[in-house]
Amino acid sequence: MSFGMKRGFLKQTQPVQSPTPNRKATLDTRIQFSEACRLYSENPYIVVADYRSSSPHGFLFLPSKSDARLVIVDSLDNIQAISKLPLWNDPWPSPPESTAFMIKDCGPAKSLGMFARRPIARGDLIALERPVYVARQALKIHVDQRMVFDNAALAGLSPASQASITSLHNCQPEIADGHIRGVILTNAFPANIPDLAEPRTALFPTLCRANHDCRPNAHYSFCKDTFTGRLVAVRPIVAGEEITVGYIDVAGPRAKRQEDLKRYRFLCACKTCSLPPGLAAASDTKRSALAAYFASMKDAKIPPGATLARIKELIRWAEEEGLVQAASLMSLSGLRVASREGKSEEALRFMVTSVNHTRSLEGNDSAAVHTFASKTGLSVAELLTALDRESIDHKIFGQLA
Ligand SMILES: C[S@@+](CC[C@H](N)C(=O)[O-])C[C@H]1O[C@@H](n2cnc3c(N)ncnc32)[C@H](O)[C@@H]1O
Repeated sequence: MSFGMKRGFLKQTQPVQSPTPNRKATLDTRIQFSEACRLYSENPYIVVADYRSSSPHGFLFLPSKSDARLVIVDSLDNIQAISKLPLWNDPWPSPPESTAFMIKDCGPAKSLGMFARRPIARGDLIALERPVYVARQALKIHVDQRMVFDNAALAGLSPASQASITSLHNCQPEIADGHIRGVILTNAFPANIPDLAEPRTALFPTLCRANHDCRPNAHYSFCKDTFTGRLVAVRPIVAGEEITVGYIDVAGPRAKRQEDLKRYRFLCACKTCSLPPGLAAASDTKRSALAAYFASMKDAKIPPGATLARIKELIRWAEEEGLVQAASLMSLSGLRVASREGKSEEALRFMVTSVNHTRSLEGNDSAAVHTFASKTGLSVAELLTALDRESIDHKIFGQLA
């Protein structure tokens, strides 16, 4: 069997019937059942783990080679949709071997972390990596069954891929017999695929080493076209600086952030969380105002009563707090309100701010930046220079309107 299997890697095989198809099966019986249900995937690198909510057990489709690199845990119909993505025709991306970062120990509190080896510019891609494990977040399955199922699915991976997962940090070591569940709870990043409604999570051997900061200097996103996680610098990072991401919604006051971080079992002591009382209160005021604005946006619509003056203030606050994603959303709000009010000069200003934020989040090499460049008739390098100047050049940016 070769990797030449282009589309629909899943064989149209009938699931093997359980010798004991009993919903009340014991844990041991369930393991035996999983073992009995091993089928084969035609893609030599992918373990497909189909969990049907209507069945008490999952089915594993194991690849024909011993170097399986990715487990997809999902329902059969979703797996079939994923299997139709054209990306499987391309060679498997190499693990990130970057001159930009290194993984090193950063003390007993944080354990390992990712650090810049050299200065990294805003919008630069720091790392791109294909996950080892992708799963639908909500499977209608009891937590014990889920653990058994995840363990059985991961056992189908190559030893190297298994080791890349089991060596990840586990912040919940009390889950003794379910190490993998602790690893997933500690490390899972979102891996949303726009065509499939439900959220998904992914484990990455390298990206999962990035620690949290409430003013993160990098942005993680999942690219469904390449089925890879991307880490992009949202502002310039100096050599030796730790590269961090936001695990939670960081546009909120400290107490809320600390509450949301509890599931990762650490008390955040980043610079923002360690501000002296006066500055901490000012930071909380700005972040609470941003959170309130987002909470009152329904279906990405402008909250009632939003004014350009307030939007500009919130963009300034988001930028002061280093919250690029929040600033980006606010710029889009500004663009909509200015357009609605027929204020074309203001709209253009918001658009340039928004393009600049998009470039910081998605990367200088992203599809969005290429699209902006082609619309303006500039090369990507020329567009980035124009954006760096932050001057509103009508000849350039007017084309985007
Ligand atoms: C995704 S892992 C990050 C990499 C991890 N430090 C390692 O050694 O592999 C998440 C875990 O790292 C630790 N961590 C992440 N950010 C932290 C921070 N700002 N302060 C303390 N611990 C942190 C927590 O134990 C958390 O559960």
